Amino acid sequence: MTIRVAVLGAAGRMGTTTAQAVRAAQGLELVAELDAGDDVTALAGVADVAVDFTVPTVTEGNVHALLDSGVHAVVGTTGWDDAALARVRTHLAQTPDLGVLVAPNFALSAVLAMRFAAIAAPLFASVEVVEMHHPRKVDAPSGTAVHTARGVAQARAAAGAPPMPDATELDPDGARGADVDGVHVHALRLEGLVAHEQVFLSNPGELLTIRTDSFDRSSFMPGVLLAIREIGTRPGLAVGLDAYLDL
Ligand SMILES: NC(=O)C1=CN([C@@H]2O[C@H](COP(=O)(O)OP(=O)(O)OC[C@H]3O[C@@H](n4cnc5c(N)ncnc54)[C@H](OP(=O)(O)O)[C@@H]3O)[C@@H](O)[C@H]2O)C=CC1
Ligand SMILES: O=C(O)C1=N[C@H](C(=O)O)C[C@H](O)C1
Repeated sequence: MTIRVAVLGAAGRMGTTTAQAVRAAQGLELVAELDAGDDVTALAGVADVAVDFTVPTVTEGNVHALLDSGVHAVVGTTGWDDAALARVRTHLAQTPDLGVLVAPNFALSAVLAMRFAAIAAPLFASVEVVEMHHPRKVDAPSGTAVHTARGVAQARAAAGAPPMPDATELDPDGARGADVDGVHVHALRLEGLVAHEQVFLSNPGELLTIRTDSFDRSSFMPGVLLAIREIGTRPGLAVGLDAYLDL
């Protein structure tokens, strides 16, 4: 059966790439390309799945409108916090057949980097995350870096790992970066880059570096297409593409 797909944020960098990928994919039909100012509820009865690559300020509202319209939501837009996810979970209780996937990164290399970092985190004294992106990105730190740091913090807490050593007392300009659940995250914005992340894990005398690079937005498309194909069989809320990969 053909899956009818709508793209939100269709005029943007990811929306354009996603629309092209959907057009070229077997078993998918691109039925709508919406951007700022368009009415999401017009998708009721028109689309089975909508892919949201918009902006952090509007993505949650889009998801609620999609659920009200009977449309599954594959969300790549960043900016989601626990409270927003909880509101979506509550909404989904009224629409039990629908699925929402919020995935901070659809690239397989990034999904695996996040998983590897969580596995390694309890075994090292220090862990810090550095993300590097193109300078047109509006949010910092990246959604991927936040998700990575949370995964690291959860794994360390579950293993009873001690606090990381850090003697910093004086940092008036925030040189130590953002503190995400106790993990320091640093954001670089550099012309010519797309999306890159390094996780540094160290012990006395050793350093492990886990690195993921998206050189091109095509890197996100296999994950996006997988999510579109799977979401109809996975009702409820999932956070992170790894939930669909059975990792
Ligand atoms: N999960 C993943 O794998 C990835 C996630 N991302 C994330 O995806 C998001 C989009 O990134 P990117 O494509 O680079 O950003 P862009 O700024 O290129 O695209 C965003 C698009 O959304 C449009 N838009 C704004 N408001 C609405 C609205 N209410 N309804 C529909 N469309 C709207 C914008 O229009 P206008 O310009 O007129 O405001 C713009 O065309 C970001 O949050 C980014 O971090 C990016 C890459 C991979
Ligand atoms: O804005 C981007 O470009 C990206 N955004 C996502 C993020 O914030 O993690 C995913 C990827 O890093 C590209």
